[in-house]
Amino acid sequence: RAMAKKRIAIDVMSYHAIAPIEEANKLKKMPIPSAHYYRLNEYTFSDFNLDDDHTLKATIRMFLDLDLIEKFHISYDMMCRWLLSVKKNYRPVLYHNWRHAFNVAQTMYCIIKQDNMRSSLTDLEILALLVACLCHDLDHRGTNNQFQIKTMSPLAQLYSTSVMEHHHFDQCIMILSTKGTEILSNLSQDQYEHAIKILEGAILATDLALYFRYRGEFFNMVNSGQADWANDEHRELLRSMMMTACDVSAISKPWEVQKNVAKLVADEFFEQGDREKEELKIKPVDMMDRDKKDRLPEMQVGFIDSICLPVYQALVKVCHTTEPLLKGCKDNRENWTNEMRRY
Ligand SMILES: CCCOc1ccc(S(=O)(=O)N2CCN(C)CC2)cc1-c1nc(CC)cc(=O)[nH]1
Repeated sequence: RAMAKKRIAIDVMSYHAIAPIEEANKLKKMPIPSAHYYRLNEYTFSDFNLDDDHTLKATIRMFLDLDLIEKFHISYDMMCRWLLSVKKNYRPVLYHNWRHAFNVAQTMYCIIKQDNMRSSLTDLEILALLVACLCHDLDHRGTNNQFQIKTMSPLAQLYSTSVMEHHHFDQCIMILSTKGTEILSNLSQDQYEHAIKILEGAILATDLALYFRYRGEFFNMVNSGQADWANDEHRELLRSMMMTACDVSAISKPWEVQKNVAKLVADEFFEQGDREKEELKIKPVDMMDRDKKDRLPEMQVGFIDSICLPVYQALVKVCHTTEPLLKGCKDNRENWTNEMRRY
């Protein structure tokens, strides 16, 4: 009975969640430019000059160039409808929108393609990681986990920890379980179960609270040279750190790009701060308080030092070709430090 209720819930929700078949039919007829045309193999990639259709075609190009559509017998119709549905389930918030998910997926594609991670990651892991990047912030409302708890939102009543990340995973499964967008339907039962486990771990790993909890283990493993990629726990840790590295990769972009993205992040945070002042009558943390916007450069340096540099310094020891992410992050530490002197 519980399963039947869940099935009905998915059917009702998915009616609104999946993209119209006419839209999918348009996308599937479109020619797909090359990875070179989109500069998908560059860490300096930016989506700013792409319209929505191009972001969809560029994403299909990533799946094609990783041979995922072939290897997992994904029907092209389903691929197009699934992709349109994923994009449809991102809200038009200032930062945590479809473009963020698309950029995170492009960084993951770049790491896998550049480092030829195919040597250490299986095709199933590569498929799951790309799907995880595209789905990792599904239905984000532009507010963080603390805000869900403070407002006792329905999501906070559903999940006690990693509130948003559990919801993003649930949305990802809902789309994958809906008729017309079941891109994993041709996987074997074993492959499907394993892919879902990897997906859950990867999406939950984007909760920075979990990054802080597990990163020490990863750093020690990598620095002590005890990494054993035949060990499933070591592989799970590596995949989790790769998700964090991709999630924050805007911090490594060329300065003009990082400045523009930081403004989107700040404006989304400030909107939450405004709601905390008005609706909740509480004082927001500095990061979300627009009256403290002068502290932004200093906070970015703090973000780089406490979150970004550590993950890139460890990752580069495992995937040497991710060095441009470390370099771009260091360059932007300099740029934000210079910004601090302006105020
Ligand atoms: C740009 C507006 C200010 O943005 C920030 C301010 C402070 C910190 S923080 O590292 O001090 N820290 C993070 C963990 N919180 C629990 C406590 C506060 C991070 C950012 C930030 N976050 C993201 C990821 C969404 C992207 C980005 O570019 N900057």
